[in-house]
Amino acid sequence: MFQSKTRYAIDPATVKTLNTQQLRDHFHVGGLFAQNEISLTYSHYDRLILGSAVPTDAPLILDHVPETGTSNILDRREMGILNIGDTGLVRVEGNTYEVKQGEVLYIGMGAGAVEFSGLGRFYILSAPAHKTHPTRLIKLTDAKRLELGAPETANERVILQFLHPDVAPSCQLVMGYTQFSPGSVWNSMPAHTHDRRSEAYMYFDLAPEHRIFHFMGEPTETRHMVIANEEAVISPPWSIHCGSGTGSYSFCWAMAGDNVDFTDVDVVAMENLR
Ligand SMILES: O=C[C@H](O)[C@@H](O)CC(=O)C(=O)O
Ligand SMILES: [Zn+2]
Repeated sequence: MFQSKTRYAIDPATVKTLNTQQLRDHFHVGGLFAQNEISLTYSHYDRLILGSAVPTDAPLILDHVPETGTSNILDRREMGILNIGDTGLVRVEGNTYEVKQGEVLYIGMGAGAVEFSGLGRFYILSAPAHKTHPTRLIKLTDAKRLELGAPETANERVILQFLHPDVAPSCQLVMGYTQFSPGSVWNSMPAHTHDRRSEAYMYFDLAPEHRIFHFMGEPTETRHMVIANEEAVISPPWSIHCGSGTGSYSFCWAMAGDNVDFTDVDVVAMENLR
């Protein structure tokens, strides 16, 4: 089964006026990782697509997506796929890649249909592209590690960068995931914005009874959404994006926009948050 939906971009002045459900309708992405289904959300923020593919008995094929207006989704786009399940297979351009848990497959523009099979639970990201970078499986040992935070501030974590200029070049997509030390629950605090790039977070490895309090909004107009395991949030470029869990978790982050400089962030001073 295939399903896709569109999320439009709205401005910060409108976001201030939304109630909880309206905020979720715009920025929370649930229903991911349904069995035997490819589910995509096409966001108008930097035209970032996020979604999932969970094959069961038969392979799932990702090919034409009405929202892109091209015959194949990758005609003018690139893709990053993170497997959060057991070992799965991705077949593209006649090659089959064995993608283990925690590995990322980059697929370059123009690669054509993508076939998912095996035991993978695939998280899919895609952004518009202007040239073809080689399709490549990026293993955990290839990722760049960035250790941040401290136990005293409950934010000791390692940021693993997979689609990053120093690891695997891409046109727009910058992507990886963050894992925490035991007892640390705060991501991306102190908070930041990057008005030049949009971002999406997908929270995983969270026990079913636990929740993430994800914070968004302009720094002086913050809002929160309560997020369960394997759910995602779209972060507009002008918004902070940080969160705290009632239990341990990991999250995949991905950005698209004007540059691929991970360090190009505007940190928000704590005293300016409201
Ligand atoms: O712009 C960078 C993104 O928000 C994330 O990479 C932040 C993150 O993974 C973290 O602080 O844990
Ligand atoms: Zn960010």
